[in-house]
Amino acid sequence: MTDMAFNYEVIERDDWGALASKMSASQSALITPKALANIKAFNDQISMDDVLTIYQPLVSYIKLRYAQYERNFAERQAFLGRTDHQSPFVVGIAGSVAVGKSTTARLLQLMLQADMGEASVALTTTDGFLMSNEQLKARNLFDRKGFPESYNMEALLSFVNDIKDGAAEVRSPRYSHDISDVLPNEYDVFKRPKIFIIEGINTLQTSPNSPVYVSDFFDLSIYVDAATSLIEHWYISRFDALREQALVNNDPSNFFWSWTQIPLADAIKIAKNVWKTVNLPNLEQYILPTRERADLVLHKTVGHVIDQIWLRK
Ligand SMILES: Nc1ncnc2c1ncn2[C@@H]1O[C@H](COP(=O)(O)OP(=O)(O)OP(=O)(O)O)[C@@H](O)[C@H]1O
Ligand SMILES: CC(C)(CO)[C@@H](O)C(=O)NCCC(=O)O
Repeated sequence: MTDMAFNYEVIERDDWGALASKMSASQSALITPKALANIKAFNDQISMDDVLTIYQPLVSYIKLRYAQYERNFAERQAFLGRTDHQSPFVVGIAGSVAVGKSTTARLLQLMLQADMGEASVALTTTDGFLMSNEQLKARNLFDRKGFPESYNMEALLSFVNDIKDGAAEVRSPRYSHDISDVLPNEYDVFKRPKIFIIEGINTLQTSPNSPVYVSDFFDLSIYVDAATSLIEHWYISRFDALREQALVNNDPSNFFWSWTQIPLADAIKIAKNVWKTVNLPNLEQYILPTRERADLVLHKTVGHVIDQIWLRK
């Protein structure tokens, strides 16, 4: 038992993986050849062993929680004598910059879509609720990008409130890692999916001027966790890969283009400094302290391999 896992049941990888074989066909998550092909096309670094051992039982667990949610909703409607639409089942995913939140979220979306249909499972990130680089600079907050004060929390809270309100249509502002900024006047539009996944570093954080938290709107919350030294390594590897891609694409409008104009060693040195002065303090001061609020923790080790699942008791 890990010392830090207070109030959690810690399930080791092999025990979690063994759950898949014990499930009935209706409980188990469907992994079609098409879903596998989609996963590989999305990120060929993902280990298929993790897909089967970790993600298949995880998707089954989400399906189970969703079925409970549906029953609960129907009973409540019957009690109140109402026939409104069921609002989406909201899954929040939190964790450090570069720990793999968006990869996990996209994987869960692809696997749930294979089971429930494409339109049923939506995904968005809270990155779009960051203030634009221009707004951050005007407020002298550019070096605090990703910290709580760099987000428009009011807009994020209003967005999750609209989802839970069962709004016929909601939209979230888009963020581009290519330009490292919010895309002005660009939105993703969602029309009442059954499951809504929201990933972001701040999904389990409190909001300074609001009595409610974003996580009050979650039906299930997941924290992606790993040792800090590993996350730094993943951050630098991703930086290196994105710099390489900008070089190959020869695209000066790409945010990473400027890093191709200086020697690799110098670029890596700067990225390490951004990690040390921005993302690491953010992790230690504001993100990691929210871990214990999650219903489920995916604990990763070397190579993104998930070695433990922590389930809230
Ligand atoms: N399961 C995995 N297997 C292999 N590589 C992975 C896995 N998950 C994430 N990665 C890699 O780790 C890096 C960080 O992942 P990702 O971009 O998903 O992180 P993130 O937490 O969403 O980051 P940010 O908060 O900055 O958006 C990427 O290079 C990604 O390809
Ligand atoms: C957009 C966020 C805040 C979160 O995904 C992050 O990727 C980021 O840009 N952090 C700021 C420091 C940096 O450039 O890494």
